[in-house]
Amino acid sequence: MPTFDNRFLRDLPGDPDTTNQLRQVYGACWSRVMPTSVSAPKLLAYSSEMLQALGLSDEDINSPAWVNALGGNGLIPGMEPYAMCYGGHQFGNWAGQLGDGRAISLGEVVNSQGQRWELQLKGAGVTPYSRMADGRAVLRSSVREFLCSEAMHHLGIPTTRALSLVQTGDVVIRDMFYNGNPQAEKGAIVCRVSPSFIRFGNFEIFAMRQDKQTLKTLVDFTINRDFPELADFPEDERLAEWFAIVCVRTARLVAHWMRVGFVHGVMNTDNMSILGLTIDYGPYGWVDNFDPGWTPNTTDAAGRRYCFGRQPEIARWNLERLAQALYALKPEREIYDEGLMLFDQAYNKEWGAVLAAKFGFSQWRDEYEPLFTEVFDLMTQAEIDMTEFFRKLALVEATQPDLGILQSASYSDALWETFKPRFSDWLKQYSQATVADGRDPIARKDAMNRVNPRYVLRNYLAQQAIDLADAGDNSLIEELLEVLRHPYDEQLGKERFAALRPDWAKHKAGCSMLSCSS
Ligand SMILES: Nc1ncnc2c1ncn2[C@@H]1O[C@H](COP(=O)(O)OP(=O)(O)OP(=O)(O)O)[C@@H](O)[C@H]1O
Ligand SMILES: [Mg+2]
Repeated sequence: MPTFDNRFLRDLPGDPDTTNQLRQVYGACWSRVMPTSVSAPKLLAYSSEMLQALGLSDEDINSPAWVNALGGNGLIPGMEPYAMCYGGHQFGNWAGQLGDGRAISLGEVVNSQGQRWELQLKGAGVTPYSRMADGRAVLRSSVREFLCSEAMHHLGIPTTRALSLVQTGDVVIRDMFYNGNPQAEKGAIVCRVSPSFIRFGNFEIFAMRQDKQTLKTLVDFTINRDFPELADFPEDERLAEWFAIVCVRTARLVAHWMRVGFVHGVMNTDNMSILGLTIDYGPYGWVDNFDPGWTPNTTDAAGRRYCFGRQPEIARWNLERLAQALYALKPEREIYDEGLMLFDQAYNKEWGAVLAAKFGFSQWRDEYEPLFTEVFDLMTQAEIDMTEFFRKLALVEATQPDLGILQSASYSDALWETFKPRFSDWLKQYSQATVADGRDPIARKDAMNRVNPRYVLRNYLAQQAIDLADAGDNSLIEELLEVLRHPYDEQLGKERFAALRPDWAKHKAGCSMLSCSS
């Protein structure tokens, strides 16, 4: 049995009210709340890596006690469920108190290596923070969260993890596109796992309410528990150093997203992890044809605030909101300006390194910049699949460049023909630069294939897994989980999972359009 050590609950002020009623919660970081029980919890899938990290066996997780706990029907000794109080800026505006409206933390497991893993159910019923909603999650969004959490981890991208996917046996009513067509869908619960689920919004809420004391307590707690590297830092420099670390981690996170073509979709400050992890797999998506303006989130279709190309800028905007919240504790502008400058520097450095690596160069050189600008413009206009393009680019022999190799990344023969002359010029210049870089061709190809994934959770693949799961067949969830364990390796017989988005998926709900309704 895992050992629980529930520090968030123990060390931080809590809500004295233990009823499960909607309310504004003041001066407290959490409210106790029990998951609402479900009719028939059934374990659909789980991550063996997380199982191991938590010191659990296959037998444990399949036992009635664990299946019940992961479905919200019971507790394992040591679990003390609670919902967190947080606020957030949504689509650029302060939204007030939000909080875990359907997430319920069960407690913090400390494993045999001393690692701390908080377990949190998503979709486990209403909490004091549920506002107008039902506290539940549907199967489609839970499959997406479960698979993508683990896929991101295997891509080497900081993320919250997923232990399990449980079907509840109950239905959930959702109007998927908010167009007056509510449907009954299957309910599900993901058990997420993370060293910490603290978000920017956890700090913002206390700053906005001018509750400096709780803000200070939460900051000290976060630094103590989640940033042990700051333990020996002089007291009066800790806040500045901590903010700087958060800025740099956030910059690295977003550079990774841009590297693999991941679009978060709802980068509200309540969806920004203080640890720089990807959190909240809602209407996220993977770029198929390269397009900086693309967003999977239909709710954001008009403004495109959270589109692919704007993610770095939005991350910085969110850090500014965090700075604003921390200002109350240390009203010295310079420390926040310094942190934000470090964000810019870290992002530029990371992104430069990412670009050089994606294109197979041994290092960043300023002279490459026009090459990158030109090809991204071409990829956008000619509708070129991002993932396929970079895998095929690795096959181009710089001494004998063959444009034909890249054609498999094209979505449109007509556009390919139109842009062929420009692509051809580009490839010549790129090949010359590659030759000049002087890298060994095999080393170049291997290095490219370590940063350019072959397999990502393409939107249509996730949708196929969902459609099957909805019909009671979990085989594709299992198969995707397995393929996405080794996203950079060619896997014999698994080519279909690297295939470009088929035509049928171009405008299908769930494949190219997702809403926040989940
Ligand atoms: N079905 C629901 N019932 C209750 N609250 C909800 C529901 N869906 C979203 N919320 C709440 O609305 C706010 C914003 O929602 P958002 O879509 O960012 O989060 P989420 O998908 O529920 O979860 P998380 O950020 O924990 O992954 C959060 O406070 C969230 O808890
Ligand atoms: Mg959220």
